[in-house]
Amino acid sequence: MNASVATLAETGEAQDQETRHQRLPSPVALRETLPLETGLQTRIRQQRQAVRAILNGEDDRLLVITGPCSLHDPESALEYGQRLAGLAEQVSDSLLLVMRAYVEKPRTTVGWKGLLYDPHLDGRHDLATGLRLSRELLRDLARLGLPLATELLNPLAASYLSDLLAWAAIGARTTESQIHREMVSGLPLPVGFKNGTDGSVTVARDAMGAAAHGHTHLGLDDHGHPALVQTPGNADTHLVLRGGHQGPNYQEEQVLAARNALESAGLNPRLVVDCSHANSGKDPARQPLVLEEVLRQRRQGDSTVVGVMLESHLNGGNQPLSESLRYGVSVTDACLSWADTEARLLQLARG
Ligand SMILES: O=C[C@H](O)[C@H](O)COP(=O)(O)O
Ligand SMILES: C=C(OP(=O)(O)O)C(=O)O
Repeated sequence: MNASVATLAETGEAQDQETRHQRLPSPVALRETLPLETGLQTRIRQQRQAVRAILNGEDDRLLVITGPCSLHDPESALEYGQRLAGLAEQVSDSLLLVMRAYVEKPRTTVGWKGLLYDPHLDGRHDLATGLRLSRELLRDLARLGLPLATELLNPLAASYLSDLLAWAAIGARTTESQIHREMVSGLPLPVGFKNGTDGSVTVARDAMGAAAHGHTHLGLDDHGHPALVQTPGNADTHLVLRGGHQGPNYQEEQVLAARNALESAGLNPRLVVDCSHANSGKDPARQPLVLEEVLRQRRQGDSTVVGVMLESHLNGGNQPLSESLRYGVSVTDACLSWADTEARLLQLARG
């Protein structure tokens, strides 16, 4: 018995505390409250197709997934979205801009878990409001005409949001999870598996192979009832290189090694490079350097990297959660400012 278990047992605390449950609306109920108009459903299907075309090498534009590390404030998220939607039109000949709209955050240990779980940012965990606010915000962003990207962290949360997405990520901490691979096998959208936090590309390669298969698994139906779920398999997955504990993994030889590993497993060799996280050492000033290297590889004719991810907000840097938050500044990882992001993307579009 380890020390903390012994302490809980000795004090009797473990026996006194009970796990509590509070009912939430089902995915169907929330979708009925916040429905998608037919025109928007059609547009999202087209956006998924546009992302697929890049990932399959049929469109040589660069896929750029950019936006805050996490959305914590609808007002600043919408302002970012409006600016990005304007820029997306200007650069659409060479770049497909997708907004990072992350409402769930995986944590290394503990920390704020995202708008969906704690929308008031105060530890009250008003999940009912978080689900509604997240769906409403993502729908408002989608109505700007932007394709949306998010990390799907809790498979139960995915059914509340997945109809709004053009692309989803499975994070470095969950790529190895069978539950996440099963979920992806049932999603009708392109999904990127991050390499593991230790830098392992193998877990993402295995995840792609597993998600391509149909699965039968235990889950919930859209009404929230326990269900035997049978999935068709998802052929539209790819690798996202995000660096690892040993450092970055976006250099030419690492991209080539990843490509070979994917090709020899019969999987899509085209991949996305996350310019943030362990590829930037979480220093936003390093994201443009990663972007530069990706461009260099593309300019010399290597078409392996077809997309990039940037963490970017209205204002640069980040801030701890407090009662007096600065507007448009990340409360999780540090971001590039909008001004820097816009300048880099315009430069990219000029070639
Ligand atoms: O993108 C955000 C973070 O890198 C990720 O959620 C882990 O954060 P943490 O290490 O601060 O918990
Ligand atoms: C947590 C994230 O990334 P990763 O899974 O690569 O750490 C993220 O993109 O927010």
